[in-house]
Amino acid sequence: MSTTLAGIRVKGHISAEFGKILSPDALAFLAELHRLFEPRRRELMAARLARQVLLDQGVKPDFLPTTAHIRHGEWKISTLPEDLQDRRVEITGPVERKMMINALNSGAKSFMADFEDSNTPTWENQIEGQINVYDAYRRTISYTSPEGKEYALNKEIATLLTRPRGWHLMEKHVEVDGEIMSGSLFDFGLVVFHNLQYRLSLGSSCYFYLPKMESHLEARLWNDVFTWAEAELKAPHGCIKGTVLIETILAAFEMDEILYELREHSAGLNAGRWDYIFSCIKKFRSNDDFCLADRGKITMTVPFMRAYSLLLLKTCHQRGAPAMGGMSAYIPVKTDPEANERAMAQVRADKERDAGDGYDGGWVAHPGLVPIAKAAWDSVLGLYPNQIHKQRLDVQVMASDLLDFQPEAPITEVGVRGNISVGVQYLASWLAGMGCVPIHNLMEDAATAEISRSQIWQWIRSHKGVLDDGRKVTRELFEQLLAEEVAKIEQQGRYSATLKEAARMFEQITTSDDFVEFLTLPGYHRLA
Ligand SMILES: CC(=O)SCCNC(=O)CCNC(=O)[C@H](O)C(C)(C)COP(=O)(O)OP(=O)(O)OC[C@H]1O[C@@H](n2cnc3c(N)ncnc32)[C@H](O)[C@@H]1OP(=O)(O)O
Ligand SMILES: O=CC(=O)O
Ligand SMILES: [Mg+2]
Repeated sequence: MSTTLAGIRVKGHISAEFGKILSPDALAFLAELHRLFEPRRRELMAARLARQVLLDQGVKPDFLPTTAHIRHGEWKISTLPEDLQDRRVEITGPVERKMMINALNSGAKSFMADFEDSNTPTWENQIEGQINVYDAYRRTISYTSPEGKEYALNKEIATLLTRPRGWHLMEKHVEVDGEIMSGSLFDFGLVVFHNLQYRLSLGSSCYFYLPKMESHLEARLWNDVFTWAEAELKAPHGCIKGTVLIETILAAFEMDEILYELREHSAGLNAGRWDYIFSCIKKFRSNDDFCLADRGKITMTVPFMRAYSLLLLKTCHQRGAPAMGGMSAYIPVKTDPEANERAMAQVRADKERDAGDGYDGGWVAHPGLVPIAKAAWDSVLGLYPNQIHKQRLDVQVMASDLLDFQPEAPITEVGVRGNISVGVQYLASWLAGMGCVPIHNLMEDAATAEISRSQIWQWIRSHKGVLDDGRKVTRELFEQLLAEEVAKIEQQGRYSATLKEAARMFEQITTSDDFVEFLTLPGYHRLA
């Protein structure tokens, strides 16, 4: 069943259960959000394209002269609510029912339920995710697995945050006045409409992660959306909080400004490393001098990543805001104890570096990693819930440090093959409705897969895209390795239903002269 109501048309099916989320009042709220904010969202998306034209012409990003007064001014974000003071371990995962229960029970202080990087935005995933969030907030969420295992919440659970889709994504199943609705406004709108008053009655609120922004004007739009929603739902101004992912190179130049725009609604910043690397490749793809080595070589300690990470930390603490670390892609390896030990050592080193630098907490991909991250922060926090008091005035980061893109080598055949294998397998999984998967013992999601496919696109086109054995990365070489890698995946019998479609899509976006802005955009057209 679908429905049309006062200008809003829902094209996705509405079962009795879905109908509770897509109630007439909720739809009216969504329609209002769309009418008020969609024109600005579109302007901001057009501004992204205009900025890309300048980048393509070689205009380098820099800190904005027009907002120097914000960077040099004395101000802080509003006081954080009690349940966001201590976020030493934050687990993340898709809005799938069993995983949400496991994450809430994991021993992490907070849990980000993800409608974005780790989630395929099928209609079912989005609405079932909303049902799961609704039930999790009310502690009524439970689940019985096909094997009969029962899942329910512990007494002590993590504080729930949700991540709506980024500003570039749409919800094609909902139209308002004949226009497709923004995925961000749809996800956010349903969460606050159903849960804000309820959370306030318990002394808490609705908390969000805000992804993939490219400027403080995009943060201003979120701030205005929060302010409007609070007024409309008769909630106190400032009760909704958002943590912004700094995961684009352009946002790295506007961290202060982003915190400032959201200062009454801010819960800090997070170093979203995977999309950040992707964004660097995407934004400088046409720059002759830009080239990055194999994906595995782009770690948090290479110059441009280190500069970004320290600038985020310094900026947050100066403004009284939490600085949240991002995610290591290493996950437990069940089948190989030695590989498992190596993976755990990687996660430990990652968390110890962030905790030692002064970060207030960090993300983990899996419940098995919670004790490792917890130990790293327990050892630096003492009796404090966070380290916001720790000022990093010693950190001096210039524009040139953020743009110091090293290392450029090596680029290897193994690296090209790895990118192809990951990209194709991830797309096959995504098209089958699973937005996060282990591949070659690493967590792969939309952000990590974006790096894989954009690296090959760029290596083919850059004069620096040369393998360590002297061969140029060319379209022909890519086609040959693609065929070989797809044959390997086929032999393993994985993703049989979607593999061909994924391989076709991977080939198209890699060989297309126009750079595809996000692989989830053509992907979304292909989703049923
Ligand atoms: C770039 C970014 O945006 S990072 C943020 C987005 N990415 C994420 O959030 C990563 C989330 N992580 C995951 O989805 C998973 O950990 C994966 C896909 C990487 C690995 O999943 P699996 O192979 O199923 O892991 P595994 O088999 O070891 O899981 C063991 C148990 O832990 C659970 N589990 C694993 N990861 C999570 C998680 N993140 N949250 C909750 N539960 C989890 C599994 O559901 C399973 O539960 P069960 O024993 O009750 O059946
Ligand atoms: O969302 C997080 C990232 O690393 O990307
Ligand atoms: Mg991301």
